[in-house]
Amino acid sequence: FESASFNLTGIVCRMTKPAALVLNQQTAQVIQAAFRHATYPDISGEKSMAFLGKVAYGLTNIQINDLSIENSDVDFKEKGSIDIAIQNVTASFRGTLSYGYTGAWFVKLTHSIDFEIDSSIDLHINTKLMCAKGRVVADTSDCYLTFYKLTLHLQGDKQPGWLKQLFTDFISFTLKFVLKSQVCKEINYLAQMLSDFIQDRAANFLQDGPIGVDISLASFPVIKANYMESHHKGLLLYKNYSVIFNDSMFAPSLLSESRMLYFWFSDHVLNSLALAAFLDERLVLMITGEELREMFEMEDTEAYQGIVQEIFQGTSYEDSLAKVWSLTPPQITLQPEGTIVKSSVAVELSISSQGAEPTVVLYFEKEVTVTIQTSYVEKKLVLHLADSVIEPKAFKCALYRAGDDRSLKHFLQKIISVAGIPEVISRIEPALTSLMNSKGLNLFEIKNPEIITKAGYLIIQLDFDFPHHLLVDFLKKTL
Ligand SMILES: CCc1cc(Oc2ccnc(N(Cc3cccc(OC(F)(F)C(F)F)c3)C[C@@H](O)C(F)(F)F)n2)ccc1Cl
Repeated sequence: FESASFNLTGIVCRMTKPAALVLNQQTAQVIQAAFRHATYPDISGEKSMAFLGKVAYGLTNIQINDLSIENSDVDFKEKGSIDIAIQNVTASFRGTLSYGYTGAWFVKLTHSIDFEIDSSIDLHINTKLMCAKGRVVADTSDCYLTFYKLTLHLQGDKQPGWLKQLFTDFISFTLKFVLKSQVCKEINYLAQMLSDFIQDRAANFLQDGPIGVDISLASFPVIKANYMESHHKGLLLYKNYSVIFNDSMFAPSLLSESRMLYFWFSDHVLNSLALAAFLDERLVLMITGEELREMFEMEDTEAYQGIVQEIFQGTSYEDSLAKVWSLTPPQITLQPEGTIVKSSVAVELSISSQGAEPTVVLYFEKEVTVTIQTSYVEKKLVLHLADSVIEPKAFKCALYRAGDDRSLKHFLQKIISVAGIPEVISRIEPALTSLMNSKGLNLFEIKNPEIITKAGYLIIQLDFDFPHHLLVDFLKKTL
């Protein structure tokens, strides 16, 4: 990884202990899936017994029959592991036990009977978060089972006593080994699928068409006593553009530990997304004549009706159309007051009378700087305009009036701040909300999300209820 001084972290995700406890409610489901999905290979062997000569035996067609899990605990260890303890897994297995004497006279007497094995097990999985190819990898190799009970029940009751003995002191040893290796292998497989699933969902979450965010890891995941966190590059993925920044100012102290989930974003990330939106020609807005009428007829613009009539040269609104677009990529800076977006914007008003070619009657450019406060209420993104500054730039007008007409300038200033900017914001809000909902955000039970802006970065902190669909999706996909 890059040396500590040159860290490339654009996004940090922190999951605290309370979040792990909520996710832990699903551990039982995942462990049950592991036991059920594991395959139990046949066990065979032979043992020379006193007086009986060699006895061969085999446990075949071992299936899990019944399974229950009492509870599980999760704990973050400073040494860097997530210790999951699952108490009192009671599992019963069924299968066929066949055994025979291969005595001196080579007569193979073989019997096979159905058996059932009752077990009660404690499971410990000390998961480490590793990093491989820039992705979080869950290493669950430190996985062990403690058997509190392992009893064999044989079909019928006319079985030789020595068989029980053989099972107790030998077969059970092999069985424990097989169960441990199969269950832990299955858990490792599920852990890997779960972390792949999360990364893929996360990458998809931060992707829209050709625009994406590289969430590969910028450094190893960190596990402390009360949280675990991942550091992601957050670099822009857009065609062959690469936006590099190297002065990320993340520090663990920037995030607290009271909420379940934290996402820290450097303003570089927002800036590069704004650049991509500009390059992808998304920062263009058409305003129809009808919408213009509403904007022009707002109470504050009453006084300018004369000018409005002149601009529209008496044609009706329907035949007019305004086009608003960014001339340069918006510059986004994050401050405690909010998200400050500075962009030079062009506005072109055209009129087409009686189906003739539209003619541009008005064109002007403005340097617009807005301060936006963002919130997420009732599964909708809300952008609140806290402040706006409008600096005139170019100006062209087809009217006979000279361009320096004071009242026209004043009118434009007014119409932009009273109606223009709110109109643009009222289009961006639903667009972003529907983008996030298309990624399934509205399916998450998010509680009291807070979006906090500070100098140079943004923090989203929230609590959540477990998104059941996520686990069901995951298990359906995986098993
Ligand atoms: C969408 C959230 C997000 C995930 C990122 O990528 C990863 C990759 C691997 N693990 C994580 N973790 C964070 C996280 C938190 C909550 C949900 C989540 O998954 C998902 F909701 F996105 C997906 F399931 F849909 C991922 C976990 C990592 O922080 C930890 F905790 F393991 F260290 N994030 C990077 C940025 C962003 Cl904004």
